Amino acid sequence: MPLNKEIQPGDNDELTRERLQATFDTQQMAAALWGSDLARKRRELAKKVDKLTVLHDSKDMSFMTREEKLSENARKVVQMFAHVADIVEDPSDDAEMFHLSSNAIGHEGHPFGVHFVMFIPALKAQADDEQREKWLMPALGLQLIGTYAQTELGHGTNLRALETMATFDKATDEFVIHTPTVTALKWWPGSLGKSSNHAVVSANLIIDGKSYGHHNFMVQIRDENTHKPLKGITVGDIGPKMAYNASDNGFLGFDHHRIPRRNMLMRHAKVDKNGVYTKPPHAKIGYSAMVHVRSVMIGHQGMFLGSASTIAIRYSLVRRQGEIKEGSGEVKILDYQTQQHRLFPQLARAYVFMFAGKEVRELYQKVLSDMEKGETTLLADLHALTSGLKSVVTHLCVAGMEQCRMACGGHGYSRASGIPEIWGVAVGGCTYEGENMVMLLQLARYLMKAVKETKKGKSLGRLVDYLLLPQDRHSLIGRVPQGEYGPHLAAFEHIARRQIFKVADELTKLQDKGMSKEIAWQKKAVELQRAARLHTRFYLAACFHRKVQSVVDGRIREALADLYHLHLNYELLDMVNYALEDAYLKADQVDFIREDMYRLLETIRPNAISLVDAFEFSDRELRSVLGRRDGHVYENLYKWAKESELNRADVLPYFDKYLKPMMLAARQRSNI
Ligand SMILES: CCCCCCC/C=C/C(=O)SCCNC(=O)CCNC(=O)[C@H](O)C(C)(C)COP(=O)(O)OP(=O)(O)OC[C@H]1O[C@@H](n2cnc3c(N)ncnc32)[C@H](O)[C@@H]1OP(=O)(O)O
Ligand SMILES: Cc1cc2nc3c(=O)[nH]c(=O)nc-3n(C[C@H](O)[C@H](O)[C@H](O)COP(=O)(O)OP(=O)(O)OC[C@H]3O[C@@H](n4cnc5c(N)ncnc54)[C@H](O)[C@@H]3O)c2cc1C
Repeated sequence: MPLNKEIQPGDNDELTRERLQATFDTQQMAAALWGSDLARKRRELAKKVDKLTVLHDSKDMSFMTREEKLSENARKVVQMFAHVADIVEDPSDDAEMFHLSSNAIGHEGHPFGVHFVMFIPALKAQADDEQREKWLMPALGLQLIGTYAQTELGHGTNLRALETMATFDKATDEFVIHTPTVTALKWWPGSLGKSSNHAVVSANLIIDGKSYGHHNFMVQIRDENTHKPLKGITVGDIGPKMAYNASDNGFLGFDHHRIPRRNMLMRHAKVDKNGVYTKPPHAKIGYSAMVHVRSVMIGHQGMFLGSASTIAIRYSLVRRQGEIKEGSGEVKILDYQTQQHRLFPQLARAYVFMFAGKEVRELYQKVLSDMEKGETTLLADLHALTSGLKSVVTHLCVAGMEQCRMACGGHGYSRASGIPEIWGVAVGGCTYEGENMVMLLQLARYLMKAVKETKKGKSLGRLVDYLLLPQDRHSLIGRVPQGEYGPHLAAFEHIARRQIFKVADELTKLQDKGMSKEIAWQKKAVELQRAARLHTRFYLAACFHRKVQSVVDGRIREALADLYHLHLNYELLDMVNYALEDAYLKADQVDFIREDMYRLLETIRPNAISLVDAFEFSDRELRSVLGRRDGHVYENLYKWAKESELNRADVLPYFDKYLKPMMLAARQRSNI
C-alpha cells in the first residue's frame, strides 16, 4: 500500500512516480493538519458532494456574468442547506461547514456570506436571551438572511466617527435610525445589496441629545415576502470588485426609519424604556463579531495559500521546460532550485497558518464562554493576537500566492489556474476586518503596554511573557549542534524583543523631550508596526514548534520538522537586517542559515507532492485545471479554453463592425 493515498489508476505517470516517493502517510499528515476527526469528515464529505450533482457548478464561474454568479451560488447554497443533514455530521461545526461550502460553492461569495460569519456570531455574543429567541433561532433556521452593516462610505477604520444615528424616542419606545449625510451611507456589507432582509447595524446611540457611542441594532431592511426595501430604507449593490463577485456587497441608507427599543442588542449594554443607559462590562464588547472573523480568517487564509501551493507544486511536476544538463532531456520545473525556493516556503507558511488558525479559534471559544459570564480579562489578549495575526497572515498569504502564480508561468495568469480568484478573495482580507496597518498598530499599543509592565517585573499576559527574559548578545546558530533548531527560534525571540524595547525607548525619549504621546506615536508608527510584525512572526514560529513537538508519529514529525526548519531559515533570512543591526548574527551565521535552507529544499523535494496532497483539497474545491489531482493538465486546458464565450462563433460581430471596414478602407487606399 503506497504511503501517498492519492494515487489512482489513470493518473499522469509523472505524478504517480512522485507520489510513490512519499516518506509518510498522507492521511496521517492530513490528521496532523486538520485533526483526525475533521480529516475523516472532510474526506467523506467530498465524496458525498461528488455524488450530488445539484451541488455541482453548472459551468465554470470564470465564464459567468455577475448576475449569473449570484444566481448560481444562490441555487447551490439553497441545495447545500437542503442536503446538509445527509452530508455533514455536525452542521454547527464551522470547519465542516466551511469545507462543504468550499466544495459546493467556492470562495466567490453567496447570499449567506456574512450571515454565518458575522450576523449569527453578533447575535450569539450580543443579543440577550429574549432577543436570541426572536432572531437567533430564525437565523439559524434560515428563516431570514442577515448581514453586518458597520462600515460607512466615509469611515471604516475610525469607528468613533460613524455617522448613522439611532435616536431614542421615549414617547413611542422606539429608535429612529437615520443616515444624516451621503458619507453616512453604510457601504461594503456582504450580501446586503440584493440578498439580505435583516442587518445588524452599527449606529450612534443618542438619548436626550447625548451620544453614547456606536451600538448594534437589529434592523429588518426588506419585506420577507416581496423582498422590497421597507419604507425609509434605500439599499443596493456597490458594483464589481477585484474578486468576490458572487457577493453583493451593498450600500444602505435610512430616512428616519423606526425600530422598537428592544431592537438594540442588549446582552451587555442596555437602554430601558425611560431612556436609562447601562454600560457594558467592557467598552469593546460590541466588537465581538469582528474579533470572531479575525479569528476564523487565519485558518482560512492558510487554506487559500495551501490551495495555491497545491496548484503550483502539482503543476511544477507536470510541466517540463529546459535542461539542467545539456542533452539529458527537459526537466520538471520543480527541479530548479529557484522554483523550490519560490514554492516550498509558501507551503511551510500554509501549514503554520493553519496551525495558528486552530490555536486562535480555541482562544476565541474560551473568551466567548468567559464573556457569557461577564468575564472579559482575556479580551485584550485575544484582540492583540488576532490583530497581529490577521495582518501578518493576510500579507504573507497574498505575497506567497503571487509567488505561486508566477511560478506557473503564463498558465498561472489564466483564470484556468484558479489562482487569480483565490488571490483576489484572499487579498480582501488585508482590508476587511480592520485594515492591516491599523490592526498592527493595535497590537503595537498592547506591546507598548506590555513593556511598561515588564519594567515593573510583571507580564501583561502569556503572549508577552518572553519580554521578561534577558536578551542574549550573540546567536548560537551554527555554533552548537542544530538539534531542534532552538537557536533559530531564539533568534526570532531576540529580534522581536529588541525591536519592541527599542521603539518603546524611542517613544520615551521623544516624550522626555516634551513631545506629546500622540505625536511621538506618529513619529514612530512605522517602527511600531514593525515591532508588531516581528512579534507575530515569532508567535507563528513558536506555534510551528509547538505543533512539531506534539506529533507522535516519527515519519510525520520528521516531514513536518523539515518544513518547520525551512520556515525558520527562510523567515530569518527575510528579516535578517534586524539581527545584523546589533551584530546578533555574524555574516558566517547568515551563510550557515542559507546553506541549511538550500539543503532543506533538496530534502523536501521528494515529499513535495505528498505534502500538498496531505491538505486533501478535492478537485471540486480547487477549481483549477493546473492543480488537478490526476495531473492531466494540457488536454483539460484545451477543453477549458474551448468553453470561452468568445469561441461560440468563428467570427464575432465586432470584426464586421469595426475591423473589416478599416482593413477594406486601408486596402483601397493602398490600391489608389
Ligand atoms: C472568513 C471570510 C469572511 C468574509 C467576509 C468578510 C466580512 C467582512 C466584514 C467587515 O469588514 S466588518 C467591518 C470591520 N471593521 C473593522 O474591522 C474596523 C476596524 N476598526 C476597529 O476595529 C477599531 O476602530 C479600532 C481600529 C480597533 C480602534 O478602535 P477605537 O478607536 O474604538 O479604540 P482605540 O482608542 O484605538 O482603543 C481603545 C482601547 O480599546 C481596545 N480595543 C479596540 N478594539 C478592541 C477589541 N475588538 N477587543 C478588545 N479591545 C479592543 C484597544 O486595544 C484599546 O485598548 P487600550 O490600549 O486602551 O487598553
Ligand atoms: C471584501 C470586503 C468585504 C467587506 N465586508 C464588510 C461587511 O460585511 N461589513 C462591513 O461593515 N464592512 C465590510 N467591509 C469594509 C471593511 O471593513 C473596511 O473597508 C475596512 O475596515 C477598512 O476601512 P476603510 O475602507 O474605511 O479604510 P480606511 O480607514 O480609509 O483606510 C485607508 C488607508 O488609511 C490608513 N489608515 C486609516 N486609519 C489609520 C490610522 N489610524 N493609522 C494609520 N493608518 C490609517 C489605512 O491603513 C489605509 O492604508 C468589507 C470590505 C471589503 C474589502
